[in-house]
Amino acid sequence: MLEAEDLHKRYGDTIALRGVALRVRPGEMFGFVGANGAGKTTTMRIVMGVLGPDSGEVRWRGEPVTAAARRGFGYMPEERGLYQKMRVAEQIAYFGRLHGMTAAEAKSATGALMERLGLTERAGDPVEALSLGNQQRVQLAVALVHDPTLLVLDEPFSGLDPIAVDALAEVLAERCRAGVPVIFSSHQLDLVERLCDSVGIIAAGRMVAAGPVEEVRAAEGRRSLRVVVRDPAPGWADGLPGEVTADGDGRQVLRTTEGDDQAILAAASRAGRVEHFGWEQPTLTEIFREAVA
Ligand SMILES: Nc1ncnc2c1ncn2[C@@H]1O[C@H](COP(=O)(O)OP(=O)(O)OP(=O)(O)O)[C@@H](O)[C@H]1O
Repeated sequence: MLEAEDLHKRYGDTIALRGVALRVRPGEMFGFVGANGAGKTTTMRIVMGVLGPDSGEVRWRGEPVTAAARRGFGYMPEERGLYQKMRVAEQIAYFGRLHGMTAAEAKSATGALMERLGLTERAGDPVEALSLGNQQRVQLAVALVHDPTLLVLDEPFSGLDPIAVDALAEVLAERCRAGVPVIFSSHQLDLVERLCDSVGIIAAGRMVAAGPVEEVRAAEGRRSLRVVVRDPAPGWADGLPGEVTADGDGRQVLRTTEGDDQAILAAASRAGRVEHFGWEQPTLTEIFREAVA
């Protein structure tokens, strides 16, 4: 298990972290979300030992993190660090060697990862000849090559096409199933909601919500009723509570946190074909908007 307690960090006059705590269990995928400048990168750098906290502590398997433990971690930093002139396969294997793999182990792990991440055809190309998305795949391979005990990834999904997103999600899920804790930051909240077991929302250097995704959504205690009506008569929702939006495809969506749901259903049925009707937990996006507002 990875734990961080009460992390504080300032850069000159800027207070980046004001007591951040997080806990990621073996086999748990943790999505780290927050507005630009909220403190995600700073927290991940501290976990990786790239940066020291002013106060607070990071523990791995119950102990302060040692250099040897860190060598087992896999990290994808925000400032992507690849050797532009080095060939793809050589580069991935090189990082495997840095993490203590033998040449044969590094070569075999490199081949398998290139296959998984769709890089095999580019194995002999220098990194600089690759598109940004493909460079990103190489960066991921570099973080994964030594079969890390913990994965810390700073916005690993940004800039990837949907096929690469799926390939990466599958690789991360597989690592999780093998018992590895995985932390990644992302601004793609739908992706976090889909992939993660737990989530931490950070705002201005403080963790404002953290825990299993379903608990974070339920903790809001703020369900809303969502009603989708196809081709309703104009003005059908006059007098009903909530807001109505059109989806541009003939559907109108009413969302409300109050009112008599049966009366609303009756009005919607009179107006058109009701395609959806139900009380729902707020989405992560809604919680996030409120938390950082
Ligand atoms: N090296 C630095 N020197 C000075 N201030 C810094 C430095 N690194 C980060 N900061 C400041 O610390 C705060 C937290 O930044 P951090 O990069 O951790 O946020 P973030 O959540 O990762 O943001 P983003 O989503 O934009 O990557 C910001 O106010 C940022 O400007």
